[in-house]
Amino acid sequence: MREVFVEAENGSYAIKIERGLLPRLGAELKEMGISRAAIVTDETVNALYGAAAEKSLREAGIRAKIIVLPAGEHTKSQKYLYEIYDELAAFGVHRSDALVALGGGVIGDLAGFAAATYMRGIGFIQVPTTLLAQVDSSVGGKVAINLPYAKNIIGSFYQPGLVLIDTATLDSLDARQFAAGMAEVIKYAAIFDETMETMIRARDLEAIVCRSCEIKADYVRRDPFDKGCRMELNFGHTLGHCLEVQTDFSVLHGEGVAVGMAAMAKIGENKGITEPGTYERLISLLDDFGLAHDPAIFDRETLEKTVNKDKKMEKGGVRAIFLERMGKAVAKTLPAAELIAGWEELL
Ligand SMILES: NC(=O)c1ccc[n+]([C@@H]2O[C@H](COP(=O)([O-])OP(=O)(O)OC[C@H]3O[C@@H](n4cnc5c(N)ncnc54)[C@H](O)[C@@H]3O)[C@@H](O)[C@H]2O)c1
Ligand SMILES: O=C(O)C(=O)C[C@@H](O)[C@H](O)[C@H](O)COP(=O)(O)O
Ligand SMILES: [Zn+2]
Repeated sequence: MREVFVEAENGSYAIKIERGLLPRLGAELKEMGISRAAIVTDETVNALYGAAAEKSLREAGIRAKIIVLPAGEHTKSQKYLYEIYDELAAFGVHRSDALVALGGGVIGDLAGFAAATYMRGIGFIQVPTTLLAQVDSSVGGKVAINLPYAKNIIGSFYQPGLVLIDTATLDSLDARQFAAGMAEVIKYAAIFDETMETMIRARDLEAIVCRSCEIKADYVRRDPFDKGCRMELNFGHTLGHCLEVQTDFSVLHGEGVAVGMAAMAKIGENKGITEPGTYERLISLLDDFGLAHDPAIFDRETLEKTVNKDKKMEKGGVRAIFLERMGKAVAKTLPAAELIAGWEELL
């Protein structure tokens, strides 16, 4: 088993990574002193792994209940948040009990926000089953729901007590979801560690998941509340979130991030911030996974609205994440209009 530790001022915990780890979930929770747990999952993941997760808890003597929600980004909403609260109340959950998020980033973000707010905080365990969730969303404690016009706009920072990653769950992931997860992996190569390119090209999944968790853990340790360097993890997201909203979430999060990263790399080169050649290197990686990156896809009006609602907005403009070169991010504050003008130059 590989283990990565997250040591942050708002919570420290282990990320345990191993193929075939899911059946150990119950034993891990028992060791943590948990005797009652509600599993939140979606319909697709429930059909694949719900029974195994529930069995593992019951075999460890933990009272378990499974809450099954529809799959997809629209579930990260007020409606399903309140459905979780009602189910937790009916199951008699208390602060010493736990909520287990079994699924992708949608379930992790939603269930995490429910765990952060129910009784002002109950136990929270992440069991991510998509590549995106294993390399990014299950780590770091950003939990949230969306409004139809803004991503992650209602949320909190709430670290899990444990992240349990069974890489065998990736076997059932379809090619589109796999590619969307790879977008966040390519992000780590772009902002922090260009040497990841080798493991990405080789599709060495265990290495990819482990290195991604190490990088994310390091950012979270240095800046748990997203006030400084952690914003680099948002590379490509200002524009990516625009595309998700613009398409009513039919473009996946990772797909949006891919287009956003490519656009920011090109805008950066045009502005003299980014070393020439970086854009070509980045899109060659995106192309390897069939990730689209045509900047013409953005709708100007939605772009203006979403850039102005970005959580990185501050005095003087939006804190925009550029690349200095492959493997190194740099943040620059610029007026929203300047960022949009930079995008227009790409058309
Ligand atoms: N909190 C964070 O730090 C953070 C980081 C990145 C992304 N996110 C959020 O994560 C969300 C995207 O997460 P996602 O890409 O995992 O999407 P998702 O949770 O919607 O999962 C994608 C699809 O894959 C299915 N699925 C899940 N596991 C599967 C498996 N093992 N086999 C087959 N199908 C499976 C799901 O049912 C779903 O239909 C977005 O809302 C994004 O904003 C959060
Ligand atoms: O953990 C972070 O910090 C990130 O920014 C990771 C992103 O990949 C992720 O999509 C996150 O949910 C974005 O958060 P937001 O603050 O831009 O809503
Ligand atoms: Zn993201």
